[in-house]
Amino acid sequence: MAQSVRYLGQEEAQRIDEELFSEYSFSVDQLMELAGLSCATAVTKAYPVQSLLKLPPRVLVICGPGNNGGDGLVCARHLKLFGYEPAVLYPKRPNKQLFQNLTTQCEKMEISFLSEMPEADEVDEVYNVVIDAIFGFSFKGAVREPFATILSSLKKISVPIASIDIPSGWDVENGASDGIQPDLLVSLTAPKKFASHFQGRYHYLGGRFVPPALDRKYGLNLPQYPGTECVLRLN
Ligand SMILES: NC(=O)C1=CN([C@@H]2O[C@H](COP(=O)(O)OP(=O)(O)OC[C@H]3O[C@@H](n4cnc5c(N)ncnc54)[C@H](OP(=O)(O)O)[C@@H]3O)[C@@H](O)[C@H]2O)[C@@H](O)CC1
Ligand SMILES: [K+]
Repeated sequence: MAQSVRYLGQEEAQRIDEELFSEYSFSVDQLMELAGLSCATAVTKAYPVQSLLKLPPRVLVICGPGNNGGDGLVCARHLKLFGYEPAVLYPKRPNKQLFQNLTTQCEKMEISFLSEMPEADEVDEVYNVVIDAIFGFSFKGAVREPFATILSSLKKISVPIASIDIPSGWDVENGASDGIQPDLLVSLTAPKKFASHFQGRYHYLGGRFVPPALDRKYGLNLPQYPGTECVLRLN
């Protein structure tokens, strides 16, 4: 029987990420584009635009200050191309060309940017899904503002949350029993250890860019993606 995909510790996930850039010569933009595309694809599979009850098919995308937030911006752009109406909340924007470019691309795609987090009941009224692109595998410690307030709002909403790579605020290895409870998780490259605590309906693997030698070196046991798919449903 094939061994199942291995769940990674925090430092190991960061090491693999660094190796992809150093040893394997990928650029951040390249991997972020594939990561964000995977997330948008998983969202379309779990919540097809035709199945949404609230029209227009609005989706709220909340982006954090690191690369997880960058994945969120890419995801928003692809969701727009797939027929959704994303609105982005991007409260802490790093002063780096990459993120400025991704922001401009979203603006040029006529994606709106919100100036503040809507109230929980407004989120439930207006949006079909919330994309959580706040923190990824570099999250550590107690959540700082403005994200603490945003995450406590996300605990009150009833629309489904789709988390990119990690449910934001969860410990990357131990999870968080009192944290947000996403309905969809897209694990990028490989799931992290917290994923054994994930109880949502959909767990997808995305980020179909891992060279075979890296898979072997870290014993990832990545499953075969079907055909040309950029995501694979794990459960
Ligand atoms: N190989 C792959 O699979 C690929 C992975 N990719 C993606 O990259 C993600 C990892 O990105 P990353 O390393 O930039 O870190 P990430 O987690 O987004 O955020 C760090 C930021 O959060 C902040 N922050 C931290 N703790 C905090 C706290 N307690 N409270 C408040 N803020 C806190 C910290 O801020 P600072 O400490 O600077 O204030 C820093 O700016 C990964 O999960 C995946 O989504 C793809 O893009 C490409 C291929
Ligand atoms: K996240």
